[in-house]
Amino acid sequence: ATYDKPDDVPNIDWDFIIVGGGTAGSVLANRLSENSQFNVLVLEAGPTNRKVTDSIVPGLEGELANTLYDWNYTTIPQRGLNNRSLTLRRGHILGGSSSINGMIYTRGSSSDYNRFAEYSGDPGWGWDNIQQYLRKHEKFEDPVDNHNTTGQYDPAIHSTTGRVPVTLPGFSFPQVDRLAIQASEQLGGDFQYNEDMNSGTPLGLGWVQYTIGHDGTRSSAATAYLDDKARARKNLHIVTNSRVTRVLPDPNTKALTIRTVEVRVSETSNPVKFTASKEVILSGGTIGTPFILMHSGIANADKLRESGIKPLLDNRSVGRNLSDHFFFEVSFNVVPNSLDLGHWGNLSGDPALRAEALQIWNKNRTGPYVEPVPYAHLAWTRLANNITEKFGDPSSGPNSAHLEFRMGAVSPTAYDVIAVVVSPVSRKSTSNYPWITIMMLGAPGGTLAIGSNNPFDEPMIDPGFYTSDFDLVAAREALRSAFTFASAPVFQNVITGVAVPFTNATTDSEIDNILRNITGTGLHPIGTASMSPQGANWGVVDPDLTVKNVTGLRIVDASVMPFVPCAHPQVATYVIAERAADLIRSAWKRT
Ligand SMILES: Cc1cc2nc3c(=O)[nH]c(=O)nc-3n(C[C@H](O)[C@H](O)[C@H](O)COP(=O)(O)OP(=O)(O)OC[C@H]3O[C@@H](n4cnc5c(N)ncnc54)[C@H](O)[C@@H]3O)c2cc1C
Repeated sequence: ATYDKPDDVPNIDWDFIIVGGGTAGSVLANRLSENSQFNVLVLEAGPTNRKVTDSIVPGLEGELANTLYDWNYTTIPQRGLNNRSLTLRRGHILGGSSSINGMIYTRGSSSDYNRFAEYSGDPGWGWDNIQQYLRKHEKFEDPVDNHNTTGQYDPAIHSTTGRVPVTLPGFSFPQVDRLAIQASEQLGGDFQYNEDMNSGTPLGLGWVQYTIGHDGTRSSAATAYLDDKARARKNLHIVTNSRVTRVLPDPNTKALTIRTVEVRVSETSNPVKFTASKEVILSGGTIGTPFILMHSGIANADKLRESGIKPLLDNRSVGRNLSDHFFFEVSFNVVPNSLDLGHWGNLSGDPALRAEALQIWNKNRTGPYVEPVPYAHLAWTRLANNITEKFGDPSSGPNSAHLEFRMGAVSPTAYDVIAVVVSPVSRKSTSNYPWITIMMLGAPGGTLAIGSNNPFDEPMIDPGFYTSDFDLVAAREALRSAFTFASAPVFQNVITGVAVPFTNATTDSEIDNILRNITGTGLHPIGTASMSPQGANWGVVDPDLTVKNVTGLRIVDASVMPFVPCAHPQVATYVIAERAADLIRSAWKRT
C-alpha cells in the first residue's frame, strides 16, 4: 500500500523500517517484502515518482533540476574553485537519485569491488561474488530503434532476467558515431575500442549503456522495484512526504539499541514515531544518511555538543571520507555543416524542436527524447605512471580508470560542437578518513549551518575539489587527452579548434584558473558512512553494513562505499542493496 502522509499509516508491527525510498531503499523494500512474513515500512521524504513526466521521459532529465524532486543542495564555497559554491542535486522523490539521474549505466572495474572486499575484509563485496547481484539487478533489452548491436556490447556479460531495464542508445547521429569510432581506430592506445566497458575492464572507448528500457522510458529503482506487483503486497507499506528527522535509542536497553524513527512532514508539524522489531535501515543516501545520524547524536561528540546535540555515540568517521568525481567540459568548434545532425541540430536551443521531440516520444516512444543528452560514447583512461608515482594512485588498480570522457556532437547547451566532457576521478587520500567533506558539524573555527539543531537546516557539504595538487594535475592531463582525441586525423576537416574558454589559454596557470572557474561536481558523492573491517575503531558500518556499536541499525546506500568506483555509481549502489537484502534476510533467518 502507498500513503502520502505518515498519519495515514496503519498501526502495524513493523519488522523493518527503511528510511529513504531511493535507489538502495527501493531495492530493499522489494527484496525484504518478498518474504510475506516481514512487514516493511518505507519512509520517503519526497513525493511519488508516478506520473512525473520529467522523470519518465529520458530527454527531460534536465528539467528535474531545482524542482520539488531535487533536494537542491549547495556546497560550501570551494576554496579550490575560486570560492564558487556548487549545486549538488539529489533525488527527493520515490526512487531517489535514480529517478532524476543521467541514467548512465557503468559498473566500474573489477578491482573497484575487489578493493571494497580487501578494505572491509569481506570477500563478499568482491567482483566474483557480486556477479549474482548484477544478474538479479540488470535486465538488458534491445535498444528502442532495434538497430543491430553486434560488436556494440557483449551479451555474455549481461543479464536479461533482472529487474532494471538497461539498453544501448536508441537514437543516434550515425555520422557522429562513426567519427568517434574512427578516432578510436586511428588513435588506439588510451582510446582503443572496448566492446563492453561493463566487463570489469572499462579502459578504452566504447558505447554507452543506459538505465532505459526498450520502451524508451527511464528505469529507476522505483519503476523497477516498486512496480504495481510490489506495491500490491500486503506486507509492504510505502509512505511519501515523510522526512525522518532522527533515529531514537531504546531507553530500556543497556547497550545502544536503535529501532525507532521520528518523522516530520514539515518543520512545524508534530513528530510521529515508528518502531521496528528487527531493524531500522538508513537508505537516505550520501548526504541524507550522515545528516540523520548527526541529528540523532551519532558522530564526533565534540562537534555535536558544539551544535547543541546530545551525543549518543562518539563516531568520528560519520560524515567524513566523502569522495566525488569532478567534471568540466571541453568543446571544439566545427566547420559549419560538417556534422550531420539532420533535423535535430538545434534541439537544445529551439523550444519548437523540443516540443516536437516530446510529441514524437509521446506518440511512439522514439526520437531524441529516448535518451538524456545523447552521448553515444564514453572513454575511460588512466593517467601516466609518472603522475601516479609522484602523487599516489587513487584508482583501485591497473585495469581501473582515472579519467572518463563522454563524447558526442552535443553539449548541454549546443549541438553544433564536438563536446568532450571530462570527469577525472577525484583524489582519495591514502590514509583513513582524512577527507572531511560533509562538514555539517563545523570546520575548524567555522560556524555551522545546523548549529541550531534543526534538521530542516541545510547540511554544509564540502567536496574539497582542487585542494590537493593531484586534482589539478589530473585535470590538466585530462584536458591534454581531450586535445589528443580531437587531433585524430578523422577530425581534420571537422574541428577548427578548441572553443572558449580554453581558446587562448597556454600556460598551466591560465589553464588552472579556467579549470577552477568551470569545474563542477560529477554528482557522485559516496563514502560518508563508510564500511570498515569488523571491529575496526574507524569507519561507520561493519562489512555487513550494521552500524558499529549499535544494535538494530543498518545503513544501505552509496554512503557505505569506502572508495568512489571508476564509474557512475548507481550500479554499485544497486549491487550493494541487492547483497544487503541477502545479508539481512540471512541474519533474521538464523534467529
Ligand atoms: C542529477 C544526478 C545525475 C546522476 N547521474 C548518474 C548517472 O547517469 N549514472 C549513475 O550511475 N549515477 C548517476 N548519479 C548518481 C546516482 O544516481 C547515485 O549515486 C545513486 O542513485 C545513489 O543512491 P542512494 O540510494 O545512495 O541515494 P538516493 O537514490 O539519493 O536515495 C536517497 C533517498 O532517501 C531520501 N531521503 C533522504 N533523507 C531522508 C530523510 N531524512 N527522510 C526520509 N527520506 C530521506 C531521499 O529523498 C531519496 O529518495 C546521478 C545523481 C544525480 C543526483
